[in-house]
Amino acid sequence: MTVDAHPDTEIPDPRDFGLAVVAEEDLSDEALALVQEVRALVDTVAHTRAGADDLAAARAAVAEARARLDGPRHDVGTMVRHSFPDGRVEWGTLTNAVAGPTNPLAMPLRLERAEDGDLRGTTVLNGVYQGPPGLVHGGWLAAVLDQALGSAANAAGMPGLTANLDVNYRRPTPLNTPVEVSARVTGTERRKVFVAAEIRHNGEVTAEGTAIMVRIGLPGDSGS
Ligand SMILES: CCCCC/C=C\C/C=C\C/C=C\C/C=C\CCCC(=O)SCCNC(=O)CCNC(=O)[C@H](O)C(C)(C)COP(=O)(O)OP(=O)(O)OC[C@H]1O[C@@H](n2cnc3c(N)ncnc32)[C@H](O)[C@@H]1OP(=O)(O)O
Repeated sequence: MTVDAHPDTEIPDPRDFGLAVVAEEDLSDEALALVQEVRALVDTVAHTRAGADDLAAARAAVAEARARLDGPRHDVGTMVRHSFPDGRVEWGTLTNAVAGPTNPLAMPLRLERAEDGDLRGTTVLNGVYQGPPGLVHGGWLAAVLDQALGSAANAAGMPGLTANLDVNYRRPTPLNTPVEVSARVTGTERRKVFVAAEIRHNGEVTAEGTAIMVRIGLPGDSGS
């Protein structure tokens, strides 16, 4: 098994798969502010103890907002292009459940390459992601790890699909507080990309995962 972050084939371009692409810098401030407001709204709705009058008024206001937005939509599968100053580009799904910039359900998770080569980022999982009292649901932790693992392969120029995901929960992960996420490629073997990731709270690992990502073949590739 080799550890090689340099792909030996061209990086897949979503347009070659017939997918629409939007540039991250073209997402409007208004759209991003709305996403943030709705994210906060979901947490508020989940926890409110408001009375019937306020609940009814809020429902009407939300219904009106939804009707106002019920027009043209991005196609499912639309990708968002992130351009780096050095000319490198990366793609992600616009409404990705963990990192999609327009998805109010996404935490969101933003990962950047650190000096040691790992992807690192900080996120906060609010009460919407609750499992045991006050703690993050294990399924959502797996989702955060899966995203970080996929992003590590993607950032190394080897985007793929998760074939196998192995998660260990070491300590309870608290809600509503920053947690650090890190991920890296640990090896490659043919189309398989081996990746590892951790979630830490106050420097202590609360959950860790490894995965095998199988690289996406280019249209027309032999797949080897
Ligand atoms: C879709 C095209 C989009 C194009 C977009 C362009 C750019 C993309 C940019 C960014 C997007 C990327 C990342 C985003 C970040 C994170 C997202 C989170 C990740 C996910 O949320 S992702 C959803 C869940 N995921 C699935 O929905 C996969 C369902 N599944 C399959 O689609 C197939 O199952 C597949 C493709 C995995 C393999 O199928 P296949 O036919 O292509 O390949 P094959 O079976 O030949 O396996 C090849 C080698 O992998 C080994 N292998 C296979 N399976 C294994 C297993 N389970 N355990 C251990 N080893 C395994 C074999 O043993 C062989 O190994 P060997 O080389 O040694 O023989």
